[in-house]
Amino acid sequence: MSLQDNKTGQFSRRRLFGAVGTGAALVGVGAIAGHATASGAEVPTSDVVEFRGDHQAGIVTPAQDRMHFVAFDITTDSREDFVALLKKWTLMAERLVHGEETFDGGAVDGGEYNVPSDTGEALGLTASSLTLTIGFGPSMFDRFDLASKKPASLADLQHFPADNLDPRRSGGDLCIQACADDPQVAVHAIRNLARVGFGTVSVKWSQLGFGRTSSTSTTQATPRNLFGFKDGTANLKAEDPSLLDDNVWVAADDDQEWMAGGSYLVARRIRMLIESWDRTTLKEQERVIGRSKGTGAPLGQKDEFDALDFESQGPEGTFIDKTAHVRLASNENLGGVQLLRRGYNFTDGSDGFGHLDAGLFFIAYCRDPLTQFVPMQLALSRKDALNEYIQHVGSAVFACPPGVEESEYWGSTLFE
Ligand SMILES: C=CC1=C(C)c2cc3[nH]c(cc4nc(cc5[nH]c(cc1n2)c(C)c5CCC(=O)O)C(CCC(=O)O)=C4C)c(C)c3C=C
Ligand SMILES: [Fe+2]
Repeated sequence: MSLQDNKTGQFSRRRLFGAVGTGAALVGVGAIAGHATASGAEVPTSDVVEFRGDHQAGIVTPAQDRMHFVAFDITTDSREDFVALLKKWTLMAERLVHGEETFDGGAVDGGEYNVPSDTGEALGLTASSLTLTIGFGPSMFDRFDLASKKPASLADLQHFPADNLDPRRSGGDLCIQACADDPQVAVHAIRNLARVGFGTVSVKWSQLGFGRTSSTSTTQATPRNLFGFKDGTANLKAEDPSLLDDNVWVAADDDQEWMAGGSYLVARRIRMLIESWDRTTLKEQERVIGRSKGTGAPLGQKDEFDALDFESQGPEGTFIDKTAHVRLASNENLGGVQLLRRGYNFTDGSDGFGHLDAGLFFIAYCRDPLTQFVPMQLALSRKDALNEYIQHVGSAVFACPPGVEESEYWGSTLFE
């Protein structure tokens, strides 16, 4: 599926814009330019990212500005109940990404003596490029007779040097990543999916993110992370499908056939020691990263997208330090290993000691975490100059099944 195929028209929640049918009926309607609101205001076009396709949206589709990520534990022993929830979630997700309420009737039209079937805080908001992406954790395969379907690549991540993981922010039987250009749209989606999951799943942990920390398309400007550096310059991009086939999408003969067209999601909550960083000189900050803070260019080069040169000598040795982050994470250092980064900044107030609880919610998608994320993180955790300023405090890995075709549901290639 091309980027273009993922973008359809502007849809808005029924309450505001009048009668709109079910999600299924909306598929393929295409761009409806300049939809008018009840108040007569024009709303922007093309903020629907199509839900169905070969791959799940929210992986190589352009990274939105906001994220709400949730990990669930399964609380039922009934495979039937769990599959019923996946089917219900799929219908809801398709409606939500089209800017509709979760169910017909929704927040206020379901009868005053009934509990509303939508919580209502997204009434009047547009689809906002919402994407919803599901993933299954290693522990899910201990249930429902799924052991033989567990991919070899889906194992709990090993302990890395200097990890300080909080079990309350790690793992999970399954996850949903919601990304949107409006935070309320992302939160509304997760809230309603969690609400209908009551009795079948329960929230284990969740994370809000603001400000994407990578680009997944060459059409996007490179954003900055909370250390003030451009982040995502050398990321894999949607415009290079052969690199995505090599590094992001699982192939049919990789391991488990049900994962063909899917990908593995690695999530790491990385605390950034903002106060220490903010007392560090610009020269040291640039040495640590290996790029110029202003332009994003590799040290020793002029422009952001100039190639990294690890050999050229500056006045104090190689321009790019031997322990610089970009040197250690580069595919040249790792025998060609690459992955797709899709993380977000976070700030969760302060930690009780006067420090911001802030950082990077790192999300990577890859074809095999064991041969891509693990060697990369091992190289970084052993030597990266950045380690003085960061700490990994949460960790999880999930298998994201392929996209859903018509009449399929999230995970149907696994459960059918
Ligand atoms: C295991 C993978 C990675 C983790 C964890 C990680 C954390 C992390 N990164 C930054 C800031 C930057 N990273 C940059 C580049 C970069 N980072 C990774 C991987 C991880 N980063 C890769 C593969 C790359 C690209 C390397 C290359 O080939 O050039 C950059 C430079 C800009 C860019 O190319 O994106 C910055 C800045 C922080 C702050 C952080 C943890 C908090
Ligand atoms: Fe990085």
